[in-house]
Amino acid sequence: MAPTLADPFSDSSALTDFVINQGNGVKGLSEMGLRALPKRYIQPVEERMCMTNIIVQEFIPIIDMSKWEDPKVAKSICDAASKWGFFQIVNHDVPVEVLEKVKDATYRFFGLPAEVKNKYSKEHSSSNNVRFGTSFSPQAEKALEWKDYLSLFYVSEEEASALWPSVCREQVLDYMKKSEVVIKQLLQVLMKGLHVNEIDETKESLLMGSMRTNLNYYPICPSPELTVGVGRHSDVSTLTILLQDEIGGLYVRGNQGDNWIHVPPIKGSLVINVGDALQIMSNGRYRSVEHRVVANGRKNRISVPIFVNPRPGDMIGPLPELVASGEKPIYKQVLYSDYVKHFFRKAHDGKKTVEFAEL
Ligand SMILES: O=C(O)CCC(=O)C(=O)O
Ligand SMILES: [Fe+2]
Repeated sequence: MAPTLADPFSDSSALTDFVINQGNGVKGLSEMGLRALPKRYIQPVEERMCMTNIIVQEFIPIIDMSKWEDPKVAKSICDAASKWGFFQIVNHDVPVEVLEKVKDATYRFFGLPAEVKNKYSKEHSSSNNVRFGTSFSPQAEKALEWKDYLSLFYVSEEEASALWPSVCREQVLDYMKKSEVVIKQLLQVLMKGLHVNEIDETKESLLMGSMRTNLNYYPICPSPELTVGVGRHSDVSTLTILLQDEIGGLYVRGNQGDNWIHVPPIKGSLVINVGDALQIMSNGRYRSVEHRVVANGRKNRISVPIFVNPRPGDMIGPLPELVASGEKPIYKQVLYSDYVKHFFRKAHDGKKTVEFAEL
């Protein structure tokens, strides 16, 4: 049968070829003006966001970082990390121009022709540290996610100069560099909340020894209610620092049952969330909480998370200080790179990755 505009990709290999092999991504699909969502993006009903499950009375805390050393502020950070796993920060030290510039850079990168972006794909990239892709793990997923991304693992300025796309390199480096101050403040407060009062070099490296920045692009979707931007998952990081634009669409699992809380965009703010590595290292005191992004039928959306991680070669487990104080460990020691591999081997599946480290 001849392809139609309703579904020119009824043949799944034609879709894979266009979206993945040629580097058009979902942005390419979106810009074709498709009237129907290709089948491969149709999520099972239970993975779609059901609007009746959104709670509007609750919201994640908004924390003013200008007085981060004030014990009341410190307590609100630790409480938020335990109760919600998510909060937003305002009055942090990352200049608003730095945030605006990294958003502009994200649009510049995704505005490049497919064949240019495709130089950074898994097939063509000269390094695993630079990766342009689409969805989450297309080889492992039954249904795809409506998102394209560029993922940049930081090794050194020299490597970034040699390998990162020039349209966004400086802006991403600056965003990472300027975020370091607030990352250290947050980790200091969170460690103090566990009675770990000193972050020496070894501990600093364990908590924030590697960083990855993703540029996420969620283009306009023909049937947003049938698919997802990002499926339910928790991050594998220690902490994630997320810059989102003004569109909205990020939801966090609330404390009761299948309830979801919207994370409203606040200009100049950053969203902070606890990742699995910190849940494990804090022996469950701080929680990595499931979150998801809906697809949008009217607007393109971008976000720029920095994943603050242990180094791939680190062993992670409940911190020795917690175990020494008599606490019973609920997680074992695991090699961080094994943990991350386990995460990427499967489709997004809520909080299942953490079972890998359970005792
Ligand atoms: O785009 C967002 O708001 C969140 C993205 C996200 O959860 C992730 O990249 O891990
Ligand atoms: Fe996430």
